[in-house]
Amino acid sequence: MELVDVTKRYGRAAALDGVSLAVPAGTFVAVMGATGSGKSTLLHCAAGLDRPSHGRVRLAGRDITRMREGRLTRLRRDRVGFVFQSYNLLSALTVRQNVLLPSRLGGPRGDLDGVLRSVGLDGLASRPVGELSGGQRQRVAVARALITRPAVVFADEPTGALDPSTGATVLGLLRDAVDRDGVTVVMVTHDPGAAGFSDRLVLLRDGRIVADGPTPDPVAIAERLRAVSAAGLAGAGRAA
Ligand SMILES: Nc1ncnc2c1ncn2[C@@H]1O[C@H](COP(=O)(O)OP(=O)(O)OP(=O)(O)O)[C@@H](O)[C@H]1O
Repeated sequence: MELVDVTKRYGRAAALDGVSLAVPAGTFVAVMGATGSGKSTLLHCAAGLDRPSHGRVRLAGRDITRMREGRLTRLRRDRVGFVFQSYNLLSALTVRQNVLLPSRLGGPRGDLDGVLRSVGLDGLASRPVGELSGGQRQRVAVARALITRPAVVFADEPTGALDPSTGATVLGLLRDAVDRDGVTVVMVTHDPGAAGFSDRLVLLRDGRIVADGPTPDPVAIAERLRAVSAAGLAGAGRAA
């Protein structure tokens, strides 16, 4: 996954401002920053859900900058997984039906039993998702993201709705996918504990990358976040 000098403007304001970020395969990256710093915009541009105003994007080995919508949709379906805070599952359907959704839509057929076992959901395949706990639902979402053996998984606050211990289990599943299968994970989070599962920490402020390096422990992550936000506020004060 690679962004090269990506700018995304909404009207005159730049939500992303000249961001370059190359993520080698098999890396787990956490993207953090204050609210409005551009995290979701970065994720959407990197995943081909949104088009940059300027710059280039590579995803799963392909330049998607000017790729037509149909090809981009197929590339996302076949090579990319998504995990969102709100699960984005169909609650009337069973676990099996939800996990097999990408292949029902024409994507590659994966190993259902294997993926359900790997996320600890074996035995629950026939249960409607609406009857499951939040943690179980997020495991279903992770299974759905992983069943196609994607190159990249994008996760937007995947543990935002979970208690810390359930969240740690879900993050462990993403970590396993990176370590075992060489999946690349790009995760947006506000939680230093969640970011602690990553290899690399990218901090955004006002649409720019202000720090990028190996992920420290959660206490140091929280300190860096505070420093970045404080510098942003000081900058805003000077400008005013
Ligand atoms: N569709 C849009 N139209 C106009 N402005 C937008 C749109 N999406 C985002 N923005 C603006 O771009 C900036 C970055 O937003 P973005 O959602 O990427 O931030 P974020 O870091 O993900 O914030 P949060 O942590 O609150 O989710 C914000 O100033 C936001 O108001």
